[in-house]
Amino acid sequence: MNQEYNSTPAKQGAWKTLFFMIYRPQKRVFHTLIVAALITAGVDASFTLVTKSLVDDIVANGANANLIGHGLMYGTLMLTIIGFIWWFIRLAGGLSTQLMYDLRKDSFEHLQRLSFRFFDNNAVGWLLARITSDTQRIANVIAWGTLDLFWGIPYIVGIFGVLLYLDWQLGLIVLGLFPFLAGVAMWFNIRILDSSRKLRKTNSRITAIYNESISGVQTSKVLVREAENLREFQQDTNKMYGQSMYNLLLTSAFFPFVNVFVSMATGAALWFGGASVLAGTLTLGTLVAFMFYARALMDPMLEVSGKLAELQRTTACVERVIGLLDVEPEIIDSETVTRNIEQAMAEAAETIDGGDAEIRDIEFKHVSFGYKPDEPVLKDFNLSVPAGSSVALVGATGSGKSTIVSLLCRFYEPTDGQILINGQDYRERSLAWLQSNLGIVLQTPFLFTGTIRSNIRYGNLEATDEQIEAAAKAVNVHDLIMQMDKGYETEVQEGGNNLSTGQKQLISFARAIIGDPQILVMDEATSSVDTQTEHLLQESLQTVLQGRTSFVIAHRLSTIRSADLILVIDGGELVEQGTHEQLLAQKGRYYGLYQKQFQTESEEQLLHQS
Ligand SMILES: Nc1ncnc2c1ncn2[C@@H]1O[C@H](COP(=O)(O)OP(=O)(O)OP(=O)(O)O)[C@@H](O)[C@H]1O
Repeated sequence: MNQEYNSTPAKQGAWKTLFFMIYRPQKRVFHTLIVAALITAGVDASFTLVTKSLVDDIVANGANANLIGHGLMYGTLMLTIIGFIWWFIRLAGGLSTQLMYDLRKDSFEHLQRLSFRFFDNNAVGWLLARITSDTQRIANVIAWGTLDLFWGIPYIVGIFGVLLYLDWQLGLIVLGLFPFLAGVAMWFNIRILDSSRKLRKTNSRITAIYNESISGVQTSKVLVREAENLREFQQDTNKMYGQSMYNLLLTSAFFPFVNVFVSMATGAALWFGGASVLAGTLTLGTLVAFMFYARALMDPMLEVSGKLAELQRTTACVERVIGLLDVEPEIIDSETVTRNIEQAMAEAAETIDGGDAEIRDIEFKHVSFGYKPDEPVLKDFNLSVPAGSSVALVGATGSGKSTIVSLLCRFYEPTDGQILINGQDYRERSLAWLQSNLGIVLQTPFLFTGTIRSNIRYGNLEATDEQIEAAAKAVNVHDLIMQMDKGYETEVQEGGNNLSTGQKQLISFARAIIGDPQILVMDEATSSVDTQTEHLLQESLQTVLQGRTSFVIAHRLSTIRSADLILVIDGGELVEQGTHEQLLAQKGRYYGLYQKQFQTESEEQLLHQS
């Protein structure tokens, strides 16, 4: 479904959906902003009428003209417009920030609920761009667009009306030029926006090349790719230069073009209006008003055409964000579970106090699964694991070991068959219940920015400092932490980059067991862990796995040998199962694997011991 979503072209009505989503909670701000924009447009347009009235007054009354009265009117208009401009900028700025916050929060919350399959099909960079730049652009366009359109359009219409009212013939001559101006402005705006978009795209590519070259500097050097990287980089920078020049050409040509039209309109007013003044059919004040208005039309025309072009160009962003918010999470609590709130609450309580929620047996019953519909990974997979057993999964790379534990963790659900926990299909219980009973350690563990203490606490937000230290001791990482400058208060950098993989794995091990999970899933780290850490991990595994049902994707002979049950997986099938001794005696697949893969390790161990 997500693949479809990724490739789905424009979704109809995305603007409408977005509008209703954001309009309701911000209704009052929108209305106030519109009123502020309308009043500003009215006040803006009135300045010229005061000028007209003053000129006519001076022509008619000479030295007796009411200068003070006109001055006061002008001052009042000036103060009003200053106040309103300040007010609407605050309103639009606030609205834009609020909309951006709301959209980002909604998208982020929604992303958190989506299933693994969605993330399989959508690149991280793509998702980040939706949550950051698309939402920012939408919020800006809506807030400032509302302001500009509700100021600009009434202003233009108002001026048109006033000019036609003052002298409809001259009005038609002057205004006749403006449709051309609007057309030209739209043409330029669309092209400027398109060229800016292309420029941004190239710029992102260049940033990605920088990023890849810096983070992959070692690999680049080893593969002697520096010259190739530089060539790619130069290609893109040359392209960017061309695009920048084109963008500059359009922007620089835009204003002179617009000015030509406006000057023509002013000239037409002067030419035809001047003749009428000389003929006595038009007052001097009206002529002045025409000339002012012709020039004053430029700003709103530019703003309105700019905003309309921007709205049109933002449609793709709106469709992407709405598309993202429309994706339904695949793995959610079943209707029966959600309907039965009491059951869900009781289950949540079970996980907190332990209660009688003991997880006993785990059973895979005729389970089939594939990441893609036409590429099955598991076919009619059957497995029965008694409570408290330690299970080691072994098999060639790509045989399906991780898939089995992902299904157990309900990251994915079987496409066929059932996974039973304590004899009950796990889909009949809440996700919260399963997750609170699961502890997971990945081969490449992820730590969050924050202290080591807070990272361990993620496994149980209620844990006391003593419990955190006890968990660290249980997995043999306490001493390692204490050797660090700030101990448990040591800051973990983004992604845990200041810690070794072994340290990260031990910390995430402590995080996994602090919630006292009844099922522990672990993907053993291999080459990235030094001998000392490996030893620490081994020791802790023995104690921590006791009394829990554990699934370890095992790479070390010691883990495999001590497991209660070894599962040999091949091509998504369980080809052998039993203890180390039983499987060796069978002289089957495991025996072969042992000979090829583990014999050396076994000899090394013996050598070590002697
Ligand atoms: N997210 C995914 N999307 C599509 N196919 C996947 C995905 N994850 C795994 N696969 C495919 O499923 C099959 C089983 O993969 P799995 O990761 O379960 O194997 P594994 O035994 O754990 O391998 P390894 O020991 O290398 O981790 C492989 O063919 C793999 O390409």
